[in-house]
This record gives sequence, structure tokens and C-alpha cells, in this order.
Amino acid sequence: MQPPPGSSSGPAAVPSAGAPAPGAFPGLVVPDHALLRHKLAALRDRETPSAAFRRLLAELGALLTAEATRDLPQEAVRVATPLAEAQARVLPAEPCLVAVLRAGLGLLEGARSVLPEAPVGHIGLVRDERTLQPSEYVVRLPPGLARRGAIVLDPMLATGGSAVAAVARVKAAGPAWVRFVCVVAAPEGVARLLAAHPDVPVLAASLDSGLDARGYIVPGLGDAGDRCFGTEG
Ligand SMILES: O=P(O)(O)OC[C@H]1O[C@H](OP(=O)(O)OP(=O)(O)O)[C@H](O)[C@@H]1O
Ligand SMILES: O=c1cc[nH]c(=O)[nH]1
Ligand SMILES: [Mg+2]
Repeated sequence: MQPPPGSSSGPAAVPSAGAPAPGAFPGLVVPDHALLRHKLAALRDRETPSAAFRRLLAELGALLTAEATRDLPQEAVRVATPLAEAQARVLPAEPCLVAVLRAGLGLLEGARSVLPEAPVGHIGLVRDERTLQPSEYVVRLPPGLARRGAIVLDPMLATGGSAVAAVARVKAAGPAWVRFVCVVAAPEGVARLLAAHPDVPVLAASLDSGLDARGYIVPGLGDAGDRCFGTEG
């Protein structure tokens, strides 16, 4: 990882050069968090090996899930501590976590560390690298989604085709609400996802500049699935 030219200190939020301000999308949240930026820097680095990439993705999954659940409704309860009764607040039900395969599995591991009782769904999608259209190869969603929300996890929001399809699949199962969590988002993907699903808030660690001619996010981090599972060619 190379230090940028000039000073090592800077503004709290460091947007990618050429990226629109996150405020350009009212449905998008990019948390202002030093730890997210720190881990994302290492994740982007082309020299980061697959094992470290997987660990970083899991850590980002935990941090982003904490942000995505920050304002969920809670119920008041009383608990007996070893000393006295305390007033506390709990989630009525942990939301369902839905991983978009393959790369979403990396985020899922960390998300489950903070939501250990969450039921888990899987949606297998692979993008045709020529047409950029996603095709679906597996869907497994848990029953009983009507009484809880769902958080869809996929590190990359590029053209948005995969995210739009995954969210549609989850919505068809009738969850109380849906939120979409990614690591790196392209403006094109955010615009497409919010246009198709305006009721679905999007949370990203970074809003990047755009897409290259092959539909990859720039600066991005390359192919997340390949880097996670060591399948790069
Ligand atoms: O926004 P889009 O243009 O649809 O691209 C984003 C999708 O591409 C990647 O998956 P990929 O199809 O490479 O599958 P993989 O995770 O198995 O590598 C990524 O994890 C998203 O699912
Ligand atoms: O930049 C991109 C775009 C799609 N899928 C990825 O894994 N990375
Ligand atoms: Mg891939």
C-alpha cells in the first residue's frame, strides 16, 4: 500500500477521485468511520493475498452489519443482572442475512459474528462478463420472513443488475423490510438499485468513481469472488 503524495493527514471522509458526493443519492449511506476506511484500503490493495482478503471482508461484514442495524426498532425489556433489575432494549427478531454468492459469503461470515441467531439465505448469481447480465443458479431462503427484515450482502454493486435481481428475489419471500449492504458501490449501480427498489436503503463502505469498459468498479478492488476464493485466472 503506497502513501498518497503530500500530507498523511486529511479529511475524515476520503471519496474516490471523481466520485459523486454520497449525498447525491438520498437512499445511500456511506458511514464516516475510520476503521471502515482502514480495512477497505487493505482490501483494495492488489498485493493483499486471498487469506487476508477473506479476513478483511469478514471484518467489514461485521462493521457494516452493525451500521445497517443501527436504527432497527427495539422492544423494552427488563433483565435481572447479578445485582439488580435493569431496563434494556432488544430486537424482536434478528433480521435474516442473505448472501449473494459467491462474494457475499465473505461478508456473511462477519455479519453472523454480530447476528449469530439470524437465519441465513443464499442467492447464487453469476454475471456474464460479456453481456453483464446476471444469471441465477440457486435460491435458498428461510421460511417465516414476514416477521423479520432481511439484509442482503454482496461486496460489489457495479452495474446493479445482480443487486436488483437479488433484492427482487428476497422481496418475493415477503420480509418486513429489506436493506442492501455492500463494500464498494459504483454510482451507476446505486442509481439502478434505488430506481428499481426505492424502499431499500443501500449501505456502502465507499462510493467509487464509476465503471470501466468491462463493467468493473473503478478504482474498486477487482473481482471480489475471485480474490476471496483464489480463483483469479
Ligand atoms: O452489479 P453487477 O454488474 O451485477 O456486478 C456485481 C456482481 O458481480 C460480482 O459477482 P460475480 O458475478 O462475479 O460472481 P462471483 O461472486 O461468483 O464471482 C459481485 O459479487 C456482484 O454479485
Ligand atoms: O468491480 C467488480 C464488478 C463486478 N464484480 C466484481 O467482483 N468486481
Ligand atoms: Mg466474480
